[in-house]
Amino acid sequence: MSGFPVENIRNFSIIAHVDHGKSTLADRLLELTGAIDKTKNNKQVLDKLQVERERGITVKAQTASLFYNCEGKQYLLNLIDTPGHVDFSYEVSRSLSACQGVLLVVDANEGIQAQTVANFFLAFEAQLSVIPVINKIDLKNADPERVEKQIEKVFDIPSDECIKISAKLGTNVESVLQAVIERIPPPKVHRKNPLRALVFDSTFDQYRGVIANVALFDGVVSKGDKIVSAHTQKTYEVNEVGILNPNEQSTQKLYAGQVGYLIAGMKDVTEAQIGDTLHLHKHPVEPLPGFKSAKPMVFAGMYPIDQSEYNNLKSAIEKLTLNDSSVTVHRDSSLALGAGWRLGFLGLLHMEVFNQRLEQEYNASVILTTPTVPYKAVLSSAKLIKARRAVQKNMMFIDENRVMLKYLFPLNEIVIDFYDSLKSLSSGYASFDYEDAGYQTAELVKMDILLNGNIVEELVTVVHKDKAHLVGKTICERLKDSLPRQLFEIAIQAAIGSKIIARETVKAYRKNVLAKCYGGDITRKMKLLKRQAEGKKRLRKIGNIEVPKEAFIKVLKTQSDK
Ligand SMILES: Nc1nc2c(ncn2[C@@H]2O[C@H](COP(=O)(O)OP(=O)(O)OP(=O)(O)O)[C@@H](O)[C@H]2O)c(=O)[nH]1
Repeated sequence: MSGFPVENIRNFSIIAHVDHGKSTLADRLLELTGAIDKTKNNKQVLDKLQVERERGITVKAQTASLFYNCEGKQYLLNLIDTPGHVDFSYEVSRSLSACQGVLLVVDANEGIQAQTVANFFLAFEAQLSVIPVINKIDLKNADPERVEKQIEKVFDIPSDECIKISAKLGTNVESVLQAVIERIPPPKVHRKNPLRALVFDSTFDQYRGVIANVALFDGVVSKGDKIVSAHTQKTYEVNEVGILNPNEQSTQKLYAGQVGYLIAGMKDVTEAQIGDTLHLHKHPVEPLPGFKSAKPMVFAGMYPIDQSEYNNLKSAIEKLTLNDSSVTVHRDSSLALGAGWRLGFLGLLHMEVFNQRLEQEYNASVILTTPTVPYKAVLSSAKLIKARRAVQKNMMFIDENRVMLKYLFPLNEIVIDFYDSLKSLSSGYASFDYEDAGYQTAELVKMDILLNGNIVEELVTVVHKDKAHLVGKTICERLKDSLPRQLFEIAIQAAIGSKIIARETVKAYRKNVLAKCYGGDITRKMKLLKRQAEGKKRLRKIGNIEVPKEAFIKVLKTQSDK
């Protein structure tokens, strides 16, 4: 690694609105630089998580070190692929701290979208060089000239700086690498100073402990060095250092300006937290500023389905939050659900992805309670907006077809399904992003949901006074649809204090699992009864009413439909 002087290193990130082609461009860059073989099967190579492959979106930033020869000089290009969805912008801002420049990818058909603007400003504020890349020029409806004009107007970047490519076909991708070398400056670092390494990402490996992704701002780190975590003040010996190419490749040493991974026998997830600074034992240094902690926007309670799983779930949450440090965790307990946690997420997709990762990567199954928000604000468009108590702040025409609207919103009006409604009202053309605008006073009430007079803790919500009736009615209807009939009648009620504002009734019924089982085979009957008993474990008793987990989920997901 010493063969790469600082002036031959470029650290850059790819940022874009969701689906504009970051991961596809990353695949082509990996191929061009020989990091992966050129085959038709390279699809989003850096999206390694199962949840990313299933959903086709990036949720986790990934690093790859690429070697590239240009005019006789060998360059080391460290590429960080970042997520596009608004819920994961914390990943983007962290990744940018290890970079000097970005490729801002814009779809040649869709043009500038909300997340393009938000990500541009993250890069701009971090004073990074921005290379605009107009992607998907192969599409029939592509209009790169229009997008160039948008970029000039909104970001003040001359249109001749835009590079037009098709990441899918590989058209003109080589000139992106040329631009990275020409337009992004090498990192400003000092190799002669003592080691100062920023932990910008971290994962937990069952066998090797914590694997920290580091960016070296000063000095050198070698296998065998004694290093200290500025955060915990604990000392470790470096077992392994290396680069990600994109798989781990150990290298004995890493030098200032380089980005790679480091393993130092940290066995506990509280070690090597994201944002930590590592330095040599014999040369303490001033820690790097680290990262602003993420501001959670959506809160939900999380409980093990079975309390005996508490410790396993605790350890799974700890390991996953090491990798996703934007989730906040506080212990909590509920009369109904036992011991659990109150988790803070950056949005609903983030919450779903976290839940899915817990299930897929740690085999955990959990109950999530109604998501709530710490009342804040947002931006976007039209009729939809009035119904959601929004106040317009700003309007700017991006070109003759596109307008950027800024609104102040109560956060709880948009966290759940605003995005979907916006997409369907605009036939998919509108896009949306938000940032926190502080707390505002509002007329809110606490609404209880009761089953035969017993409050269902999980469904207690805070709603705006004017919407209480509608929300209460929806929840009652949803519950009615998803509650299995029981031997007695069930009254489902929504109440504010002692005032009932909505009611539904589930009629009595008895489910006889043996109904279709004529005649004798006792083992078959036992099997059916056993399965019924197992099913009941997934039920939660409220008063004498059994509520299946699915009923909660159904209500949680639909509560803000109104
Ligand atoms: N026609 C065409 N399609 C492309 C091109 N580049 C990407 N795509 C397609 O656009 C879709 C999204 O591409 P991705 O690379 O996953 O987009 P992304 O920006 O990484 O998306 P997130 O990671 O979810 O933010 C995929 O179906 C790609 O095959 C291109 O140059 N031309």
